[in-house]
Amino acid sequence: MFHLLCNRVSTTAPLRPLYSHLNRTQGLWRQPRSRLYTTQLANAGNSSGQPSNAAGRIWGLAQAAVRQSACWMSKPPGGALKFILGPVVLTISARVLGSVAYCQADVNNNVLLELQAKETEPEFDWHILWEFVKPQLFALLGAVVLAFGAAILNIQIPLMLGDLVNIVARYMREHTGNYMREMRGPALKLLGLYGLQGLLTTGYIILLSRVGERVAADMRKTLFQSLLRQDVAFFDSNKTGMLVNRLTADIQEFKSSFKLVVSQGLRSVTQTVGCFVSLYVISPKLTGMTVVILPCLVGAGALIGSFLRRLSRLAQEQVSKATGVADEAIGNVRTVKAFAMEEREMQLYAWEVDKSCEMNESLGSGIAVFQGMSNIVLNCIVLGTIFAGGSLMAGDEMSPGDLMSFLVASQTVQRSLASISILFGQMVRGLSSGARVFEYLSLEPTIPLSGGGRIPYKSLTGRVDFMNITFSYPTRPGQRILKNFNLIIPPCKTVAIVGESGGGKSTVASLLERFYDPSSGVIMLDGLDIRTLDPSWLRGQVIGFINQEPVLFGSSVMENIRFGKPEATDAEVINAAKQANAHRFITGFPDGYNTVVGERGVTMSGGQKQRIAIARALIKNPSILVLDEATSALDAESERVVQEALDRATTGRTVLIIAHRLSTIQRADLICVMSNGRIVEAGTHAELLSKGGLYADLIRRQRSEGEK
Ligand SMILES: Nc1ncnc2c1ncn2[C@@H]1O[C@H](COP(=O)(O)OP(=O)(O)OP(=O)(O)O)[C@@H](O)[C@H]1O
Repeated sequence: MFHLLCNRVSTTAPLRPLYSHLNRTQGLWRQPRSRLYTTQLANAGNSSGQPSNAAGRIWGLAQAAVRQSACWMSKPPGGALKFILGPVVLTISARVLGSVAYCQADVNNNVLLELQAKETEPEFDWHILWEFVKPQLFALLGAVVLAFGAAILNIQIPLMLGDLVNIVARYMREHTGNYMREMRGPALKLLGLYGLQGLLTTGYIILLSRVGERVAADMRKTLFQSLLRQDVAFFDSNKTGMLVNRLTADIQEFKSSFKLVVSQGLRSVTQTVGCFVSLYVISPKLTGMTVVILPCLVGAGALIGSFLRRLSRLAQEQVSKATGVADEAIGNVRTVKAFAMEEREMQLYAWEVDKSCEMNESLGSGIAVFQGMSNIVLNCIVLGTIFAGGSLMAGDEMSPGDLMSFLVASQTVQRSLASISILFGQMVRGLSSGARVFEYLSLEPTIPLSGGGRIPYKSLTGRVDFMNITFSYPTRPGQRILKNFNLIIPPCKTVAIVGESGGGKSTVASLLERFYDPSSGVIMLDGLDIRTLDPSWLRGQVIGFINQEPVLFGSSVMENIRFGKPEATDAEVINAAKQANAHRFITGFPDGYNTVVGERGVTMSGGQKQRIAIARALIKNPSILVLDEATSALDAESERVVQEALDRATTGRTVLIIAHRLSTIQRADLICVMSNGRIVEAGTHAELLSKGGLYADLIRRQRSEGEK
């Protein structure tokens, strides 16, 4: 049995190719199911006994890693990739984007049978935190110094209070001297101490809150940038709600913990140590008693506190559940209304809210009992200290001032120890929130957003070649969508792809946009592999994309069209709207181009949204236009107007049309029929009709459906 161990696969050369492949197929490892689940790899062992594409690739890379493994057999595994090679089991420890993955091969050594993935918490990376804290280092150091100073002053307070009490006690005993004059000095000193401590506290809180806010703001900006840089495959396998939660709740939690731990942590530790020294100096005997009792009480308090925190977490989770129900119902209010499900949604929400109310009530009762008990215990400690201290005083081992100092200092120690135990829980929560945020900060997209790739100098003719493309979606690596797909789109010609639903037509468009990269094969643009081109330039300037359900942003019509070319003048926007047959209806609105379209364009009709989307695509004057069922959601009249706009838009451009309604593509220069991930027929409308094959069949079926 070999144990090939490495904790950080990304930094270990032999496993790097394996890691980057797993990274690319991350959806496979991170499906949102239970924490421990089994996924049968579709097609894992095919009929010929060969491993499937994805499984085989992981297998090959793992074997390559095994061959090079001799020099890095160390460190205990956090998890393992497990391969059974007949009698031999290979275990490769691999942290795969926060998941630990297990793969098994059968006894024939070459087929991956199943894959198990167990979600693990991502680890907190201190280096990343340092990068955020570095720009705020001076403010942070300032805060630390001030907080430390405030804590040191706090240690002085019990001692000075004791001095005052000693003066009072002496005066009461002897009734000699000038009471006011004796008191004035120490009282003023104490007042000064209070004032200075207040100033230091104000200073460190201001500095720390500035550091916390700036670190959190930087983290938010960087995380948002990092998320938007990710490729489409990433969003296929990560829920929007969860990602937004990282931007909001997780960063908020991290910020609060950071501020609390730095300020209170430092203060509490300094005060605990300082006050313990004071206690010992005042009375070693009493301190001995305290040392025995205090830890027991603080321990019991920490235990009950952790139980209450768990309850509080559960109650918070329940509140988020209720919010989730409300969020979904309000977000999909049209669907809820269309199915008359308002009552059911109300009940669902009421049920979740009642549950959270119950939990919060229990939590409230728990906190009340805890606080009541704490009060009793703390008062008993005071009583006990006075009791024991009094007997020491009777034996002249202690002065009244010492007893006072002891009481105040021991209370400070209790408070500090209690806050350390609470802070520890807070720190754990903060670290796990931070780790969840950092996890996505260091994630590199497989397809970079921009840079690296080049931008050709010459203007494009717009010829596109799909050469031998094979493709599976990263979330379903076992299902091959395109198989040896070949297609040439000549410059300034219109090519239409038709075929059965789910046959892979939209996938072809996604590959051209480079939302995904093919598993094998090349897509060429004017003879250049699109993987060598700058993706930002490709999507932003070369390809215009219009799909079935265009999504608009909740701003004005003008801004929505300008989204296609941010530097466009008003005249350019209006011109694009005219080309898209949108100018007339836009100027018909009371606010014209300043009309706000509502969230996701909800105040526009389907045809209007589509024409704004066409204007948005046309304003960048793309060489290639991709129309993915652009008119299929429209009624006949809207379709006529949109089609007219599209006919105008497509002139002089290379156009790829993906169509359901065959009536819209009959004038295309080439029509390709797709089945099972490849093109099975190609020709003009007339040629394909006369051939009497699949296309003729589709036309016949659509005509007969239209007549029904
Ligand atoms: N993001 C994705 N992740 C995983 N599988 C996907 C994804 N998008 C599409 N698929 C799958 O890929 C296959 C082809 O989908 P595609 O959308 O390309 O088909 P289509 O021919 O355009 O279908 P339709 O005509 O119904 O729009 C389908 O089986 C679909 O379930």
